[in-house]
Amino acid sequence: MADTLRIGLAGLGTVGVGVIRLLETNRDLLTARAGMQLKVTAVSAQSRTKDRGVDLSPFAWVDDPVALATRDDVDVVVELIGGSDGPALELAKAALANGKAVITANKAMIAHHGLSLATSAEAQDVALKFEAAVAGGIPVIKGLREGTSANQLTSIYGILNGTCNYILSTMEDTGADFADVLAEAQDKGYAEADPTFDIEGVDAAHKLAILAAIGFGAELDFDAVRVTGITRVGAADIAQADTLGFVIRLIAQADVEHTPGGDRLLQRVRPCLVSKAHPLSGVDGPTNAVVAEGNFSGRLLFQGAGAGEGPTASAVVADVIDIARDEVGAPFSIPVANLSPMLPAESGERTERTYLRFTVTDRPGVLAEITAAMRDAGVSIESLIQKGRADDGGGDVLVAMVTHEGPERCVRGAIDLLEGSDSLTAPPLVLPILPD
Ligand SMILES: NC(=O)C1=CN([C@@H]2O[C@H](COP(=O)(O)OP(=O)(O)OC[C@H]3O[C@@H](n4cnc5c(N)ncnc54)[C@H](OP(=O)(O)O)[C@@H]3O)[C@@H](O)[C@H]2O)C=CC1
Ligand SMILES: N[C@@H](CCO)C(=O)O
Repeated sequence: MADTLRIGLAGLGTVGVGVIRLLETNRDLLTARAGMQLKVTAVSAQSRTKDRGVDLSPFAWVDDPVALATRDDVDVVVELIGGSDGPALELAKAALANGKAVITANKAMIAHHGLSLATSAEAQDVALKFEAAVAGGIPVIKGLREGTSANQLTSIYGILNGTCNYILSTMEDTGADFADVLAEAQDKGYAEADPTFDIEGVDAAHKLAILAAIGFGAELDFDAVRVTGITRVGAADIAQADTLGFVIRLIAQADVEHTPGGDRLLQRVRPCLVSKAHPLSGVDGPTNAVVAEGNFSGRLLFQGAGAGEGPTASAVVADVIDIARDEVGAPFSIPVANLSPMLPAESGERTERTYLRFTVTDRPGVLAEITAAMRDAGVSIESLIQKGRADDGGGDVLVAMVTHEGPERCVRGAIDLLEGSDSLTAPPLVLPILPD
């Protein structure tokens, strides 16, 4: 066996620099654990001259990252550029085609192209590893591939986007504005290059689709994830939720439904009200948490830093150690050819409690109109709060309500009945309440 694993590193941003620092800081213990030295030999980024706070002089510089795939001094390619397509994908494909192992933190690329990349990796009998792509420093992919592999999982859910969690929990703690807190999350290196991926829920959807494939043995199906981001959650909703005993968190959830026609998969990312008694309510800042329910293990909770330089580098280098130890395995736990195609499940008959917020004109009869729509659609109201009556009357007010548990289709029916009503001055906000 070689005494050195030679790494070609593409991308020297938040995570790439973290990998260089970790390899340097923990060098001796990594050598002991990997059974060989882990050494970066060549690097690539856009700017050769940018000061990155680390010494790049020991490494060969490569202008075109795809060239790392064919270098003789590279055994494993670590892709930390980002983006579902473009140079990241070209590099991953070329490296696998050349029989080199690939490690990536790129959930967008894995969510869109994971099955074809895994097929190439399996054909070449080389590793494709992406622990850092989901939940930053939490070893949740390892947890599902290895730790829960003896179980039939019924549900996987949790907080998968550090930026959204940082925004929601900071707004809750400080009352700060959405835009200011997003800028802070960007400064701290949590957000994606395009932060709309974070706040619109797309990043969490990428991660959920990956976890569902690994946890349920399902063919990865990112397009089937139903996604709602956090951009419509306002300070007033956070305050109302607090009054009612809840916090608001962006929850990604995947469940398998066993039907006579075969298993179906429901994958959703939605802001939810989470009871202050629920373990996920205490997950603050860029922390992520994933709950997996197994038929023998019961409920498991994985929690830790979901973004940032150190935690993400930790997950990337753990994958490097696995490769040094020759722990390859199928990227999605079972070979791609054996993953089950699962149709998307319907959600209409599923029951849940719901929080609804209406922004309405302050005039007689408006509340009666809303409650009549609820009655006609078969929605039972548990509690109702009206806030912010304008001093002179006639302005907008917020009406917030929580429903009793009932079918999702009934709430949708009530919203449809109110469609076009001139009493509503903004589209209603509908947030499910996460069951305990
Ligand atoms: N930041 C985080 O907390 C986490 C990030 N990830 C994922 O890790 C990956 C990297 O993220 P992050 O480090 O934050 O991203 P950054 O934007 O900080 O870094 C991206 C790096 O890629 C380089 N790059 C961009 N385009 C090219 C190109 N065409 N050719 C060569 N290099 C290029 C950039 O070069 P230059 O610096 O010269 O501009 C930069 O060094 C992404 O897939 C992201 O989703 C996953 C988990 C957590
Ligand atoms: N932008 C991502 C980085 C970690 O994947 C997040 O905020 O969670």
